[in-house]
Amino acid sequence: MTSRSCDCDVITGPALIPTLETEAAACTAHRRQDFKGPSEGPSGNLPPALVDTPGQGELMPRTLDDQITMEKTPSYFVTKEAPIRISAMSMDAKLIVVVRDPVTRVISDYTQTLSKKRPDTPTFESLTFKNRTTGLIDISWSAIQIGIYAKHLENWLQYFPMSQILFVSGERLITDPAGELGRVQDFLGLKRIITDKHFYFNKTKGFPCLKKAEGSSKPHCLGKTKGRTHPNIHPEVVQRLRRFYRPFNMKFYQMTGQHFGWDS
Ligand SMILES: Nc1ncnc2c1ncn2[C@@H]1O[C@H](COP(=O)(O)OS(=O)(=O)O)[C@@H](OP(=O)(O)O)[C@H]1O
Repeated sequence: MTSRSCDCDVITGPALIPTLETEAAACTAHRRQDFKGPSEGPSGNLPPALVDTPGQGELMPRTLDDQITMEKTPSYFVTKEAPIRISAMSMDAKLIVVVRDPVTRVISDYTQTLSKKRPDTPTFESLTFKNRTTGLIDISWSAIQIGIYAKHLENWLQYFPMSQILFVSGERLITDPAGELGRVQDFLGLKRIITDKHFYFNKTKGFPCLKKAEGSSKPHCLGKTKGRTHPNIHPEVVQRLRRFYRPFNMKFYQMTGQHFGWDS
């Protein structure tokens, strides 16, 4: 990795970047990587926090003392070797993870698969169940595994204290974006610059949008690939998934000290 003098690196997911860019003075660099996991990433395409050999991928940029470098790779949270490598890069890095109801998450994940329009895409049910009759969930399906947040967090807590990790609610990011961004700004030690007045709710899109994007006078809403309509999943299947995730959610609430309201 490149050597850096900054003690305020932020490793996060994509949902927060456009809003944090509003605080341009604080944020110097960001990049989006579509890295899915070490076995899937072609060499030369590794995200910065997983690079240990020069030339293997992009390096984190140099950063001044009063700057924050953000790096966003959705798969870090669920990648086994990410915490050890990121802590080797910087033990002071702050980590921000956006989490949503794991049942909605798995359906959203499947929606993304459907959008690729492959003719041989299996049904949601056939991917979900190992045995449809007994209702045994197939935990080898990565979309199911990703939502077991407590398990992933255990891995991170071996290398980072909870005080360096912020969990942002994906649901509240929609209903109260300024509130969630307030928590993010506090966590990063930034002044609360982003407030309610920066957002408006776009009813067609079903998401809040930024009134003005960074460096532009135009509003910024989520792109076409976000907020896709989810397919209808049989309520019985949804119920089974709810039962499956419940104990993991409870453990996650306990570990984070936050109740995300997915089981109420
Ligand atoms: N700002 C904000 N607030 C609330 N929700 C958001 C936000 N940004 C992204 N999303 C939702 O996250 C889902 C996956 O989005 P991404 O494609 O950005 O994530 S990823 O890069 O694939 O990890 C995707 O879910 P679906 O709507 O189910 O497709 C996005 O809508």
